[in-house]
Amino acid sequence: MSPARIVAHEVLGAVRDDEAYANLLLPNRIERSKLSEADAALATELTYGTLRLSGYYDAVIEIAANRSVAQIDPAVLDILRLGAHQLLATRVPTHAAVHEQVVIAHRVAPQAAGFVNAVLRTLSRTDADEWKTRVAARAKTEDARLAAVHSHPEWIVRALRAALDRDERAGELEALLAADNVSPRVNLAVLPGLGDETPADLGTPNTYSPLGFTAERPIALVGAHEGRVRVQDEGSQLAALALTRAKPVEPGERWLDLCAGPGGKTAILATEALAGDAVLVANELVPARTELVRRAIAGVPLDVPVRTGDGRDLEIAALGSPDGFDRILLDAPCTGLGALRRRPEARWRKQPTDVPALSLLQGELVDAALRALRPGGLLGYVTCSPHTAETHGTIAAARKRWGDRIESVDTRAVIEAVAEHPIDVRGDGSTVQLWPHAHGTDAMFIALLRKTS
Ligand SMILES: C[S@@+](CC[C@H](N)C(=O)[O-])C[C@H]1O[C@@H](n2cnc3c(N)ncnc32)[C@H](O)[C@@H]1O
Repeated sequence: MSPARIVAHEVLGAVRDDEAYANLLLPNRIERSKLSEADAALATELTYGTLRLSGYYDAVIEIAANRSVAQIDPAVLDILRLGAHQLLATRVPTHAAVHEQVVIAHRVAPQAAGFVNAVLRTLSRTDADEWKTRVAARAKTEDARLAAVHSHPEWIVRALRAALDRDERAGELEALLAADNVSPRVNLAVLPGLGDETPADLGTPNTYSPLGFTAERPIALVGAHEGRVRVQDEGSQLAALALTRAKPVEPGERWLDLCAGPGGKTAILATEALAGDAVLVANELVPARTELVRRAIAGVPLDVPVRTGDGRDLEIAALGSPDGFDRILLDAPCTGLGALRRRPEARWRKQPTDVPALSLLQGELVDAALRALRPGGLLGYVTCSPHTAETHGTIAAARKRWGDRIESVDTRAVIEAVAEHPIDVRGDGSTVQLWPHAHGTDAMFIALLRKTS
């Protein structure tokens, strides 16, 4: 019995039935089952790969089983999906993939073991390219084809297409969808000013972020550098630096991180505030996440009050800034459609109906942030979603409400100045959209706004 496959199957079940997050549950199960390093790697590949590609595997299974997946018991379907992943996307030998999944079927659904054996054998008789062709042939529209072959819900395909079109990147949709299906390398940031190490001293520097790098043993490095080195996407680093480096910092400036949890960007703001003699306050709605913010900045020798509360009900006097803040980061709650490669089950859990409620919340948070800014102050509006309702839509609506009391800052020029190498950013420059397939980052959206009066 393969312990890695059992762990993967259990995690798939918990993701399905208990709304568990694979990236939180899997490490815990790996530890509890005392998996070897090799088995841990296999369990991770099987869990993440199967979750990401389950839409595609379901199409393959429907053809191979000649029945709708809705007619297959969910626990059995997970066994088949795990088998499909091994057969179509890994180097696991065919006999081992089929045999091990049948063993799991005997354990969790003995009545279905023959069915699992038959479906996986059928599946194994056709190669991966031919399966792609067969699945594509079933689709009635281009969006349905892209959704099936690249394993994304169709509404997300449409949203990403619209976002790419808006960013002058029509024609890049397949590349983006494919990038969402690849596990990102663990990316690190070294907090500036806390030690002498540079990214080049510690690993391979990122292309754009002056703080970012990759390394052979990233987690060991994080442990060895006591808070100075963290795991952080390069796009998130750029988003934080866009606000702190948009113009020189005047000593005594007051900064606010409005939606700070879990605190990755707060840590960068804190070190930049320390270097520029600015003051930083952080706010987060969810108490448990407030605690994560406190932990994230524990290694930075700056006193950063962290408030728990709704960012829409700010009392700026109570936050120590009766005249308002000079810079506010609004890293807004969003659908996260820009980080799908990182959260394997997220694409299946999000619903198109989530978008209107989030854009409403984003608009209310933008208004609260603008009210809390002093005239001349800067707002950095950031999402890890490229959905146009959450990006350009939110900004355009704020412009309507605020008229000439706000103006755009040339965000592209700021990002170009921050980036270590030339960066291909499209659009009119007032906003920046990063992309996994083009920049190797999450699809972060960044808009800098100045409050004029
Ligand atoms: C995208 S995350 C921020 C990520 C963070 N900046 C970082 O880099 O680690 C958005 C955060 O906003 C919080 N949030 C949601 N609604 C909020 C509200 N009304 N006021 C303040 N924070 C809120 C969420 O709990 C979440 O922690």
